[in-house]
Amino acid sequence: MGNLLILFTASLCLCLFVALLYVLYKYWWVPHRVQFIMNSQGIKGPPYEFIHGNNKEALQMRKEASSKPMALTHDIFPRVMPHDYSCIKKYGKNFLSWNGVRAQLVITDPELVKEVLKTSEKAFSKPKTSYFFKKLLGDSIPTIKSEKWARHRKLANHAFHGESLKNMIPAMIASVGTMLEKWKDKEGKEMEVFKEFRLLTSEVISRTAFGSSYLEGEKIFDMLTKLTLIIGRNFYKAKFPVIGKFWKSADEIESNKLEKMIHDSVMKIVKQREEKVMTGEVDSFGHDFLGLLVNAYHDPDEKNMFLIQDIIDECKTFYFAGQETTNSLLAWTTLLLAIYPDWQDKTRAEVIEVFGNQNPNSEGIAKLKTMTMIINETLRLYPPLNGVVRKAERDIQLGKLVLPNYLDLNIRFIALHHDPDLWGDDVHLFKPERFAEGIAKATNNNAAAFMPFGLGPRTCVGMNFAITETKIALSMTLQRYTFTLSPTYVHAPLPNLSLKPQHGLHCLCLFVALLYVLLYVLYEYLWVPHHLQFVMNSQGIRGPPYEFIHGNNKEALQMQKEASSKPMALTHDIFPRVMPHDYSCIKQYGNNYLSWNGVRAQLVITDPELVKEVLKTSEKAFSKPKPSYFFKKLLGDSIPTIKSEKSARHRKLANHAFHGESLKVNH
Ligand code: HEM
Repeated sequence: MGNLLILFTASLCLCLFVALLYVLYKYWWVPHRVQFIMNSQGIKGPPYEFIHGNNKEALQMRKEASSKPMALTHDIFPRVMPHDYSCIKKYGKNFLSWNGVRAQLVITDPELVKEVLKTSEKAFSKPKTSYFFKKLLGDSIPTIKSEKWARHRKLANHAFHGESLKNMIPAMIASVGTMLEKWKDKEGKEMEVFKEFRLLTSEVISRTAFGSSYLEGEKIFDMLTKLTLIIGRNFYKAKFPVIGKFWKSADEIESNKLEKMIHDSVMKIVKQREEKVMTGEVDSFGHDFLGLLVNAYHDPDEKNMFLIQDIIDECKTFYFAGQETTNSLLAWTTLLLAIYPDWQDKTRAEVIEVFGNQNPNSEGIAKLKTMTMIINETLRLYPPLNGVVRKAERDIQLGKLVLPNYLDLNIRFIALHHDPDLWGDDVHLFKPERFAEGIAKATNNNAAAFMPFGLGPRTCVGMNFAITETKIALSMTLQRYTFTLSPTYVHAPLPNLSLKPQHGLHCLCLFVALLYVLLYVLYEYLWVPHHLQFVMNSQGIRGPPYEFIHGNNKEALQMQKEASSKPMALTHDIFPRVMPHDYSCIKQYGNNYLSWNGVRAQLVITDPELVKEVLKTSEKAFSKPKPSYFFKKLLGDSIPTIKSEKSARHRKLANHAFHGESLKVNH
């Protein structure tokens, strides 16, 4: 048992030591190496801070920027990403930044952006999804790679393009119709359009992709929204690797719960679809996105078959991606039309010209030129996604740079969309006319200047869907209403971010404290006893071997129990019965031997010469040991336990009380 404990503790100690080395390697050596490699190629940036990277600084800047009210300007980059904005000003278009321990080459040079996004994913792939994003998207199109991605992407392309998209138009019109019907009660009143469009976009994706109403997917949307809030809160939080495996934050626990609940809710919708076929209510799984997924689940060809988890993850992703992004586009477009009534009038005139008072149709949607310009300018100024991330898969060349494979590549659309070098001095003005002759002309054929839906093979699969939905919603709304800006309008500050201390530092302190305790225990309970044992043994003093923590206590207790359990003859030979362990040790090891009361080494002395020497020598050499916990309770600091001058004083008093005249008087 003792050996097992030693082995266990030694292994634990070794593991902790390896973990410490790993942490130092990952959190100190690698970041400094990457920093050195990039700096030596002329890429500078704010210095790496242990564990936090630049997160604390970025969070603080964001908090400050978003706490101030904002004038009605479209120059939003310094407000939305103040840290990146100030780094570009200080270090240039491409700089090295740190999200915790993750090195990020932030790229806003259009040539490098194109090279990254258009190169095969074997060179610049999607990075591993962070803990919370994984809960949101699982293994779905935005996160998977290679052959699996190609298969899933093919299915999604089929569901959201061409004829399938055309077939979705009636459902989109019906959803907008429902929203406008409700607006009738609110005519003339002020309305929060972002909220209204949240319901609309949820309803549209539910109906078109999943053949259900918003109400059926309501729980899923609520849970996805909660997850996105958690992601926002944790965006700048560093995660400590070793401790993080064993200790979960409240947000991690909550996100696990949400993930499970979303899984169950989506599963229910999938099962309902399957049951309709099983019961003969319908004869196929359907041709919408969910139908194609369920079909793929039942595909007899293993190569094409989707697993149930694939379906769940794709559904989650499309519920999320199909709603949040288009919601943002619709809300910003409406706001801009309210700010610029001339453009609103022009767009309305176009809608009336194309559709009259009729509902939109696919041919007409393609003819809405002014509306397309408005949407593009909105996407330029207010891209629903600020950027995308890739990862250098290996040490690789990018332009003139050689990138180490630890590097994430952050491409900030928002910086490119607001770059005066690409758009001119009027970059921050709302000027839809830029797009009058199409995107290629507006961007001077520079694809990286405008890419709200991404670039290269990973471009947004829902782009046409989102644009069609936006055009239908705007057309039907403009046919009926005029938007004006609320007089109380100010740009709402971003949700306040709390500056909680980073978990990483707590974890490191905890880790160091644990290591310290472990080393202390090993020293006190392993090293010291064995060293003492060696010292005494080498002088001929033997004794029962020390057992980790217990010493000889278990053995001594056992012997005492056995001895006292037997009836005793009327003999005065009580030593073997009263102290059987000591008795047997003397027999085995001689008059003086080494014994262990737990971790306390005890030289048991029965050699009369040594006994005299110990007891007669000044207490400066052989003093009373510290009383044990329970003896301390019994005796406190009294004559048997105190020493030196205090002991002398107390003893004098007691002597006086129990000797000489006092003793006689008491008689
Ligand atoms: C205005 C609306 C939207 C914007 C601005 C937008 C933006 C983007 C961007 C920038 C990407 C590229 C990500 C990357 O390169 O890593 C992307 C990918 C994606 N989007 Fe959208 N999106 C929108 C609407 C939608 C909708 C409505 C859907 C679903 C119906 C959708 C589904 C996806 C999916 C599945 C991907 C991953 C594509 C892949 O990795 O192959 N998006 N989106």
